[in-house]
Amino acid sequence: MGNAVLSVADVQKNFAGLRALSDIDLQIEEGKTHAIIGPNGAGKSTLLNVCVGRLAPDQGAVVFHGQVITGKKPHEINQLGIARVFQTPEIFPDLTLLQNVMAPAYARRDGPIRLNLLTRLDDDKDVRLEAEHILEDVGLAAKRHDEASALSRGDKRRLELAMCLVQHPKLLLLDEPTAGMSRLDTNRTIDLLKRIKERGMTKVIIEHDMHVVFSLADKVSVLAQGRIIAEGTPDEVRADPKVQEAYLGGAH
Ligand SMILES: Nc1ncnc2c1ncn2[C@@H]1O[C@H](COP(=O)(O)OP(=O)(O)OP(=O)(O)O)[C@@H](O)[C@H]1O
Repeated sequence: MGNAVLSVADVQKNFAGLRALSDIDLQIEEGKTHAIIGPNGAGKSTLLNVCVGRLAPDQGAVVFHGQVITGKKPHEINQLGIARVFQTPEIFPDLTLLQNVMAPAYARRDGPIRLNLLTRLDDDKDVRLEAEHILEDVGLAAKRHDEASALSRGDKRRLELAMCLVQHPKLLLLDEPTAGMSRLDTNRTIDLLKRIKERGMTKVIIEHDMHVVFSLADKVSVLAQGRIIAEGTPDEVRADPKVQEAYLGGAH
């Protein structure tokens, strides 16, 4: 099995008669970047939602570092060390970028965030320095005193990534991290994700952009109609006729 950080075992999920996930078995190995690809409606987001506790599977289990997390609440799973970057960024629009990144750092240290305390804690030096460092990392240092609502879509996604990184997650789940970004921003994000990988962080990426998948992934699982139809290195998956038929051929 290798060193699985996260295992998905025999997961099934139905939505009112529609089988969104069937017989899903997945091993996410320590330190690796694992991409999940597949055509629209294949079940990728559903799978991610099952992993983070937003959806309960009808069958099967998700195990994180040897602990069954199926049935736990999203914030409990987050506290165990799984952070997720959403397709639509979940940020605090009225706060500055710095405050946005400091909030989850406080949450990690002190428990649930109390927003009304945030401005008073603004000058906690260690947290502030770390937040500044991470904003630098994602290329947003110059905008740290701007309100988050003023950011472009690409910058909002980078801010949300910073908010995840400050939690030092054991596993980072990224739902289409480059969706809606220009080619330049996409390449910057690829570089950033490569740097994170060098630090040993385990990542799962859902991605439509094959350039991103082939630049980053160690392993690729291909979902089609709720089932994993192929798995392997990017080259293996690319050469698989089943994949070409179900995904590459159909979608592009
Ligand atoms: N809450 C829901 N209620 C009913 N059906 C749902 C729900 N969420 C997803 N589905 C259906 O489940 C299937 C899988 O959807 P899902 O969003 O997981 O696919 P996806 O691979 O992430 O697609 P995309 O690439 O378009 O984001 C689709 O047929 C979708 O319509």
